[in-house]
Amino acid sequence: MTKEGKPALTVRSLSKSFGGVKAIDNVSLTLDAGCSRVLIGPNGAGKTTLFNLITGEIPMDEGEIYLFGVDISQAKIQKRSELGLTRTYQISNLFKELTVEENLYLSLKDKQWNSQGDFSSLWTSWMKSYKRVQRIEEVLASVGLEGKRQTLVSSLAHGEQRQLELGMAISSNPRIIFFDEPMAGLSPNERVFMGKLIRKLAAEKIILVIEHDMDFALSLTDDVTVLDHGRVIAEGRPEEIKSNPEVKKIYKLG
Ligand SMILES: Nc1ncnc2c1ncn2[C@@H]1O[C@H](COP(=O)(O)OP(=O)(O)OP(=O)(O)O)[C@@H](O)[C@H]1O
Repeated sequence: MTKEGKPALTVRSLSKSFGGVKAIDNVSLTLDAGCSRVLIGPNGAGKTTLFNLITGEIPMDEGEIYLFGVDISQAKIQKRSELGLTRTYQISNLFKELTVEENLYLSLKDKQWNSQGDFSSLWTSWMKSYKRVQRIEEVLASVGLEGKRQTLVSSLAHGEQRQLELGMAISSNPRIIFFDEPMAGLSPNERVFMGKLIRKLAAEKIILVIEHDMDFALSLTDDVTVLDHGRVIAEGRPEEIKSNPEVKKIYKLG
């Protein structure tokens, strides 16, 4: 529960079809404050669709979604992010020909960015700019990219690009972060580093992670949800999930 006494996220009886395919079928899910969760399931199970529905990138057919007690079922993406929800993507959303700093700068949203020209607004604008630079430095340090401020994103290693994506996701100081396959395409060393970053974040924020690597997924949190064919087929602690007959069948576990 949050300070307000409400779960951080409540999803109730959510459904979404694409043509004849029921991608999400009557899914319910709760995320309490301080409790992160991992979402696993085979290809096409509906994991990314569930993320897209909660973040508001696609409209739901049926169901209800509450963020910190606020009904966001029909809310725009912007409203959901103002309430503290952010996400990373499977496919990179970085501007490769810009520097690390420029990418972060763009991710720090500020609607009052343009100054009106008088002294007080120039001062306000300067202060905002100063704070933004400070924030950029904090974020770079927290994702292990100190010293890379001026580097072009195209010159970063793949793992560093994923670290930057994580930095962009946390730059606005969100309360809930969704990670869509954060380990995809990383080398063994990069995986170790990313694992540490995500575990550290899980101690500070509420996180929901889609992950294909079963061992890593189950090492991340104590709460696991398994999706298959758009439905929740199992929910519980890692050891319960590993011994669940349906999960064992899907993952061909001995
Ligand atoms: N925009 C779309 N149009 C049509 N069908 C879609 C669309 N998005 C997803 N689907 C279908 O919905 C189902 C769930 O897809 P989704 O991408 O959510 O699964 P997933 O669990 O994230 O899979 P993966 O692990 O491969 O990323 C699949 O059958 C997929 O083909």
